[in-house]
Amino acid sequence: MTMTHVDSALSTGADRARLDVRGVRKIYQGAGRSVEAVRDLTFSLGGGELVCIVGPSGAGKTTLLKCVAGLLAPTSGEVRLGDERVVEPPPGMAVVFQEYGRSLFPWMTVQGNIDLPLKQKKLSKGRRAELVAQALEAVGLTDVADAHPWQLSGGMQQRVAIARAVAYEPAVLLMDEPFAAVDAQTRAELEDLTRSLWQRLGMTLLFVTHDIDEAVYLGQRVLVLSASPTVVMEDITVDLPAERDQITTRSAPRFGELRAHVHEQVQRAKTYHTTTSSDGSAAGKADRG
Ligand SMILES: Nc1ncnc2c1ncn2[C@@H]1O[C@H](COP(=O)(O)OP(=O)(O)OP(=O)(O)O)[C@@H](O)[C@H]1O
Repeated sequence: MTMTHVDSALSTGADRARLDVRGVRKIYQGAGRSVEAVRDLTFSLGGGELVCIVGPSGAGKTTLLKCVAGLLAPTSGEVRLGDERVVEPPPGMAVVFQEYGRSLFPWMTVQGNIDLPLKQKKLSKGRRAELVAQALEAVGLTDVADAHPWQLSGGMQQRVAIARAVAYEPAVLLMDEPFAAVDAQTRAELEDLTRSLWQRLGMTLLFVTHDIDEAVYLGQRVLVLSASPTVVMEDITVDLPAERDQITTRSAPRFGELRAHVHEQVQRAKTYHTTTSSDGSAAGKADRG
């Protein structure tokens, strides 16, 4: 009896964090010309899954993420979070962008920045203070709570952006090339921080990167996008152990195989062309040679 109750409570939580992208197409209309950035994207993330997206430059990764975040309306198709269609930024979602410098308010302290979305969520002062303190501790920035973002290094600023996202307790976290602008050492630290926060908090995580190693290291699955106009070319399961670390995981033979496979697919993606059939669905073929 109790078991059934617990099971159904768990499945409800996971269902609410399920993300479905169905037939998303995005055409940008400009003065006298239109650009079809995304042709036909369909994929799902189960509640609590960590999926990475890679693809050639200009494949429409940022466009896709903006559609998922409800910041951009798809031309056709839809994005669903749980049972709800996403038509504006949903309350259960948080986004971390690449440009940490621009995403934090310079006139607010570190804790002020993390607190801001919590105020909008109308949480009590006590609960907000608790969440801010927990998030700062999780990213190792308790000591700089009263500093301003411009007093911190790039890597620290990106930690603040991550703390702000996790303090919000999102059901879904979207990250768009979040570590592209930091040095290699900081990047490795932030990758591990992301995986440990994901394991601890259990949110659904969609992570866009152009770095194949990063995608394989972080993801449970890697989606490879074709060149624009974009479709999902391959959905690869990363069958590496859940406990990962920079040295052991990256030197495992299986990591090397997966990395080589994704690399090959990304190369193929550059010459993968889609043709639209009469029923509007997309079919793809890769150039030979
Ligand atoms: N606002 C816009 N108006 C018109 N075209 C756009 C706009 N934003 C993006 N595009 C075009 O849509 C395509 C996909 O762009 P997008 O930024 O989504 O790709 P991306 O995969 O994130 O690229 P990168 O890996 O280089 O960051 C590109 O051809 C781009 O020029």
